[in-house]
Amino acid sequence: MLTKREELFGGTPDEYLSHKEKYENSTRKAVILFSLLRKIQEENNTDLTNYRNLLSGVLGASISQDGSPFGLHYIMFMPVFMSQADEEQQERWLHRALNCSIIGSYAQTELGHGTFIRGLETTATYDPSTQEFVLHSPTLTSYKWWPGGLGNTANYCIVIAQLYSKGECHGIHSFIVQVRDEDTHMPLPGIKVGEIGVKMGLNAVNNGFIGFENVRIPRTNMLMKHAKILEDGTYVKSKNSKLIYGAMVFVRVVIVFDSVNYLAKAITVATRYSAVRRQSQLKEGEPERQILDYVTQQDKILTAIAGCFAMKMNARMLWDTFNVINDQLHKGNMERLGELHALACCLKAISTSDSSLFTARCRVSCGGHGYMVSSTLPATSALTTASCTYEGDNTVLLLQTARFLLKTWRQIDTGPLTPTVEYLKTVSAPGFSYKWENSIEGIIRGFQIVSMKKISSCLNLMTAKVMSGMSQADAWNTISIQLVSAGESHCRAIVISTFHEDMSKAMRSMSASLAEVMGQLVELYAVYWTLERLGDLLEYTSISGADVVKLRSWYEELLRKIRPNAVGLVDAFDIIDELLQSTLGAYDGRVYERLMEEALKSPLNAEPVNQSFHKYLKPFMQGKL
Ligand SMILES: CC/C=C\C/C=C\C/C=C\C/C=C\CC/C=C/C(=O)SCCNC(=O)CCNC(=O)[C@H](O)C(C)(C)COP(=O)(O)OP(=O)(O)OC[C@H]1O[C@@H](n2cnc3c(N)ncnc32)[C@H](O)[C@@H]1OP(=O)(O)O
Ligand SMILES: Cc1cc2nc3c(=O)[nH]c(=O)nc-3n(C[C@H](O)[C@H](O)[C@H](O)COP(=O)(O)OP(=O)(O)OC[C@H]3O[C@@H](n4cnc5c(N)ncnc54)[C@H](O)[C@@H]3O)c2cc1C
Repeated sequence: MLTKREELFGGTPDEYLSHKEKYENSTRKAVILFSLLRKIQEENNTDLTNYRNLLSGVLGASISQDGSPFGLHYIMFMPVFMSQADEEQQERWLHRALNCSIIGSYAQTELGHGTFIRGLETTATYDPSTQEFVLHSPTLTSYKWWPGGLGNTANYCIVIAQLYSKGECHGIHSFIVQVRDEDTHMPLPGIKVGEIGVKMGLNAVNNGFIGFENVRIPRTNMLMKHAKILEDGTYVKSKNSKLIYGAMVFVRVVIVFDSVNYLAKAITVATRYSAVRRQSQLKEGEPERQILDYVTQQDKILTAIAGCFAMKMNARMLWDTFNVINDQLHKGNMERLGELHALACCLKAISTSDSSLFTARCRVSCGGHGYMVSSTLPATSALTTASCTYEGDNTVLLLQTARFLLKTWRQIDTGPLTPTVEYLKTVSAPGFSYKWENSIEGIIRGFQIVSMKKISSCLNLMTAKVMSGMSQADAWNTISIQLVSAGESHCRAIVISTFHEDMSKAMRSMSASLAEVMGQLVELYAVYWTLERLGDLLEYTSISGADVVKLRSWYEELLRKIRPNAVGLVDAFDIIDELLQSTLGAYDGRVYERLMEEALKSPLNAEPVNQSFHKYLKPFMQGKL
C-alpha cells in the first residue's frame, strides 16, 4: 500500500510520460492533493484573506512543475465569483466551488484577443421573452483560447462576453456557464470544447478552447454584483465599469507572491549546487574550488537571492495595499482604484520579469546539469517566462502604470497625492535639492528622481507632439518605449524603498548577526540595480564617475560578505525536496548520485539494445537502406 507521499511523488517521472499520460497523472495527483486542501478550507470561513492563504497553499503545493488542472479553479474561478457574483449567486454556486463538487475555469482570452479585452468577440445577447442570454462565438477568432483546466477538467467556466440587450452593446461582462454534464462530463449542446495542445511548459494546466453555438443560459447566470440586466432587458450600470477587471488585480497580486516562490526554488537549486560543484583551480596546485567562490558566480546568484527577499517584502506591501483599497471599494470609495491598478500592474510586470531573468541566470549558472529536466531549472524557467504573459502582458501592464503616472503628474499641483506616488511631489518641490551620495537613502532618492524626470519628460514629449499636430494616440505610441521605462523606474523606486523600509523594521527584532546579513541583502539589491541603471542615473542625477568606482567596490565587498551565508539564506526558504524536485538542489547534496539515479529511470535504459538498432541502424550501417 503506497503512502500519500509515494502516491504523490512516486511513479514514472513526468518527463517520460506522453502528453495525455501527463495530464491523467496530474489529475490523479491533483485529486489527492485537493482532497487534503478541501479539509483545510472546510475548517476555515473562506474569505479573500483566508482565501489567499489557501491559494498560496494550492500554488505552493502545485507539486508538478507543470502546474495543475485545478489551478484556475482556485486562481481565478473562485476569486472572480467572490468579487463579481451577487449574494444570491454566491449562495447558489460558491459552496459547490469551494468543496470542488464543481470545477471551474476562467474564459476571457480568445484566439484573436488577449490584451485588448474591449475587443473580445464572444457575445451574450439577452432574450427577454425567455429571460435568457444567448452565448455565441461568431468567428473562429472569437473562440476562447487558453483557459486553464478547460480542456478536459472543468465542467463550468466564467465567460467574458460582450453583453447585448435591446439592440445595444454594453461592453464586456462575466457569465457563469456550465460546459459539461455534471454526471457524464460530456460537452453540453452547442459547445465545442477541447485542449489547445503542448506548450513550452505548464503542460498539466490543461489549457483549453471553447466555442458557443447559440448556447442559452438563464439571465441569473450573469454575475450581477456590479452591473445588472433586469428581467425586461433593462441594463443597470456598475458604479465603475472597471470593477469587472477587479479579479485581474487580485490575481496580479497573487502572481507577485508566486514569482517569489518560483525564484526561491531556482536559487535554492543554483546555490546548493554551486556549493557542491567544484570546478577549476583558482591557484595552480590548489584543490578545485566550489564554483560559488567565483565572484562571477556570486554576481549571478547572490543578486537573485537579494531580489527574492526584496520581492517577497513588496508582495506583502502590495497585498496590504490591496486589502486597504479593496475595503474602500466595497464601501463605494473608488478614489484609489486607479492607484491600485497601476501598482498591481507594475509590480506584476517587474516581479515576473525579474523572476524570469534571475531564473534563467540560475539555469546557466549550473552549466550542463542545469540543462537537465531533472534539475527542475528548465521547467522553472518555462514557468517564469509564462508569468510575463498571463494575467496581462508585462509591456501592456507597464503602459497602464505609465498612464496612471502621467495622469498623476498632470494633477501634481492640485492637491495631496496617494501614498505610492507622493514621492513625486517631494522630489519636484520648489527648493528641493539633491546631491548623489553612495548610500541606501541616496540610491532611493536617485531612483525617485529618475522616475519623476522620466514621467515629466514623457508628458512634455506628448504635449509637444500633440501641439505639432500629432494625434494623442500616435504621440502615445511614438514615445511608448519611454513610457514603459518610466513605469519600470517608478516600480524600481518603490521596490527598493519598500525593501529598505520594511527590512529595517524587521531587523529591529532580529539578532545582530541576522540583521547584519539582511542589511547586506538590502544594500546588494540597491547597489546592483544602481549599476544596472547607471545610464538613467547619469542622465538625471549628479552621480559621478568617482561615485561609480566606489559603487563597484561596494558591490564586490557585499558579494564577499554574503558568500558565507548563501546556503543558509536559501535553506531558510525551507523548500522540501519533494517540492523542489531537483537532482541538483536536494538537501543532502548527493548531486551526482541523483543525476545517475534519474538517468536510469529513462525508458531508454530499460534494455541494453533498443529496437531501432535492428530496425534502422544495422541495415543502414550495412548499406542495406
Ligand atoms: C497558468 C498557470 C496556472 C497555474 C500555475 C500555478 C501558479 C501560477 C499562479 C498564478 C497564475 C495566474 C494566472 C494564470 C492564469 C491566467 C489567466 C489569465 O491570463 S486571465 C486573462 C488576463 N488578461 C489580461 O490581463 C488582459 C490585459 N488587458 C487589460 O487588462 C485591459 O485590456 C487593459 C488594461 C490593457 C486596457 O483596458 P481598457 O479598458 O482598454 O483600458 P484603457 O487603457 O482604455 O483605459 C484604462 C482605464 O481603465 C482603468 N483600468 C484598466 N484595467 C483596470 C483594472 N484591472 N482595474 C482597475 N482599473 C483598470 C485604467 O486605470 C484606466 O483608467 P483611467 O481612464 O486612466 O482613469
Ligand atoms: C500559461 C498561460 C496561461 C493562461 N491562462 C489563461 C486563462 O486561464 N484564461 C484566460 O482568459 N487567458 C489565459 N491566458 C492568456 C493570457 O491572458 C494572454 O496570453 C495575455 O493576456 C496576452 O494576450 P495575447 O496572448 O493575446 O498577446 P497579445 O496581446 O497579442 O501581445 C502580443 C504582443 O503585442 C504587444 N501588445 C499588445 N497590445 C499592445 C498595446 N496596446 N501596446 C503595446 N504593445 C501591445 C504585447 O506587448 C506583446 O509583445 C494564459 C496565457 C498563458 C501563457
